Amino acid sequence: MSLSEDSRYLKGGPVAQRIIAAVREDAAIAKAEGFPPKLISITVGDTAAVDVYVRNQRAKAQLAGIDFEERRFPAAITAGELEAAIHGLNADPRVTGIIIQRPVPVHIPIRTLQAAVHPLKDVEGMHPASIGNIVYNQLDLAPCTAAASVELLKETGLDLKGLEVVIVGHSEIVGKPIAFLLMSEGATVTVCHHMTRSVAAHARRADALFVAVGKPRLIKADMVKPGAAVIDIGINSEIGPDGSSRIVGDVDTESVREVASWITPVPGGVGPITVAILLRNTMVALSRQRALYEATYGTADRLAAE
Ligand SMILES: Nc1nc(=O)c2c([nH]1)NC[C@@H]1CN(c3ccc(C(=O)N[C@@H](CCC(=O)O)C(=O)O)cc3)C=[N+]21
Repeated sequence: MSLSEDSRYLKGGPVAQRIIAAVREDAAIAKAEGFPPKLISITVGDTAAVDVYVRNQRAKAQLAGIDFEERRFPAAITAGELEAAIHGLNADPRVTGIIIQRPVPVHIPIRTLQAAVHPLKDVEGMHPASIGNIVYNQLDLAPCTAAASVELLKETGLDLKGLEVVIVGHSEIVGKPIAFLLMSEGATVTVCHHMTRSVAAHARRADALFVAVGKPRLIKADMVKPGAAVIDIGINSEIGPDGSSRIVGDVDTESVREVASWITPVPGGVGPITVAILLRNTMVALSRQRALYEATYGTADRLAAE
């Protein structure tokens, strides 16, 4: 059996397709009702690190029937100018969602930008108010990569209640939100990070192991409990033996697949679902905006105004 056909491989493609098909239906209805969804991507400075992500966003948005527009800003822009641009997008009724691609240049405080996005347009779920909702178990608009990782775990059919989960990496955009999402689902969650004394000792206890640190092959077979599900969120660019560059995750897939019951490939695992969730979040944002709009003006008034 070839590696890619191995049933242990938890692939993201089918899950992403399912989500995108549902988004496509939603988007068509919204459009027919006069609310076409539109997603704006903001990149600042050197975009090499996000090019793949943005390219996939554009392609999948088109597939789903969501308008997609890229705004590229030069690295020399000030935080104030960017905030002003974001406020303009907040005020534009044609714009449904805004995603600020990371990283941004060091002189731009990313948190200030995220807080500038109106919570109703925050399709990444990174505004403090959005993150707060996760703590309150309101999970329908969560940070995309975190939500995608949890979707993949659910594909295993494992019962999340009481599941021993270990997350390696505590970033605000991935590790921390995964911890909150899984706590809401009833899992017992341990979060490891760069000050953890023995990542291996924790990892070996996990029924489900999430890894998001950006270190190729950090997780080896002897750090994984036999039968565990391993969700690899790392995206690292590596020069292969033949000199060509390729993407690898944070897990030593070849050895870990011998002990794990499920393992997510990179590429082809979490990545495609991340894009699908971003589009789904755009539809969630749109429905919240519509609810507010209709509560304020009423449907009839809107139609009359057109
Ligand atoms: N604000 C922000 N949020 C992010 O979530 C974020 C970000 N900034 N900056 C960059 C990283 C990276 N990232 C990826 C998501 C999907 C793929 C993806 O679709 N990957 C395909 C690759 C397919 C191909 O190579 O074409 C796969 O894994 O199969 C890649 C990378 C999100 N990130």
